[in-house]
Amino acid sequence: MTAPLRLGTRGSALAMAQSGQVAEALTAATGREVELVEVVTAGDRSTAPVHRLGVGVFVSALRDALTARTIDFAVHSYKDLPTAGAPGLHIAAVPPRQDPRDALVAKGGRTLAELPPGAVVGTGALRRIAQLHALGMQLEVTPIRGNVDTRLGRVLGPDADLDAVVLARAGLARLGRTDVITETLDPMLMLPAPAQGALAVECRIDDPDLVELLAVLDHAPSRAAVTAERALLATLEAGCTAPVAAYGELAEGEAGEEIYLRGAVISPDGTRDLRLSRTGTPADAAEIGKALAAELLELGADSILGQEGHAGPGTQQFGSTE
Ligand SMILES: NCc1[nH]cc(CCC(=O)O)c1CC(=O)O
Repeated sequence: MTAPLRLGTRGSALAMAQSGQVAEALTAATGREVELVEVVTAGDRSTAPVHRLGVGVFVSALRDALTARTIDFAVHSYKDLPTAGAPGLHIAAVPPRQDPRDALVAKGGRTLAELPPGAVVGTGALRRIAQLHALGMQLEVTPIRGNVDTRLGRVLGPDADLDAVVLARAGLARLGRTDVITETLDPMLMLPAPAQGALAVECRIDDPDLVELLAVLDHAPSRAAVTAERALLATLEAGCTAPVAAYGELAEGEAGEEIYLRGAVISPDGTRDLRLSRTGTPADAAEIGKALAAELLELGADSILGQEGHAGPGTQQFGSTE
């Protein structure tokens, strides 16, 4: 009898849900049993702003466990992965991506357009803060952190103190909580984070049998989209806490399958808002992302990214929770 594969996971409801879903898919496809092994990360232990903890706080303990061979593979929210790869480790699969858009959960069933001037909206991500300010609606954006239930409680709970929160639709979908969404935000208004809604299934390179086994979970279109978005992020030399958004969509074009990549760099106060797009073939996904980043840099994206910590009036200084 073969021993069950050990899948390392954070203990949050979201991490457990997505790890459980990957475990089930793997067992269904291969017949191999999977056992969940909980790993506590620095990001779970601390309530400090994520930018103080550093990039990859939710990831490094899982990667350490992989390297130490106490687990066989790990499932990460792809958008939380630093753009630099980890030595000896390999992303063996990108499963079919969830809807990457952001979602609004507002009191009284309101949509974004229905929020009055001065409405208090909670989100910790600079990318979301910047795009909310860019709408020019006089929204008051306030930092929040914590798991999905904590964030929802700030709007829906008995002690609700916010008019709305913005969070990833994918997270709510994985927890079966899309019922609370009052608007799924159009990417024209709120371009998602690079790789939002996608998972990364990671294992050791020196485990070739597992690399091959996990490949059944890979979804080529999702991988292409994420590759383009992450190449843009890496070329901007921005991390997962920067005010950078990217969204690659695959569609059937005149010359076959095409990827349409949109990218944005927005100052935290919303006054500078660079948005561009580019089209190409999925095989060139990384090049499309790099080229789009180069165009954004030519327009001054680096000066926006450089002033990230010096947010303008109406914007508190804190890190993102992308
Ligand atoms: N660290 C935040 C984070 N990382 C992954 C998700 C869930 C969505 C996804 O998989 O992209 C979330 C929550 C959120 O942004 O609201």
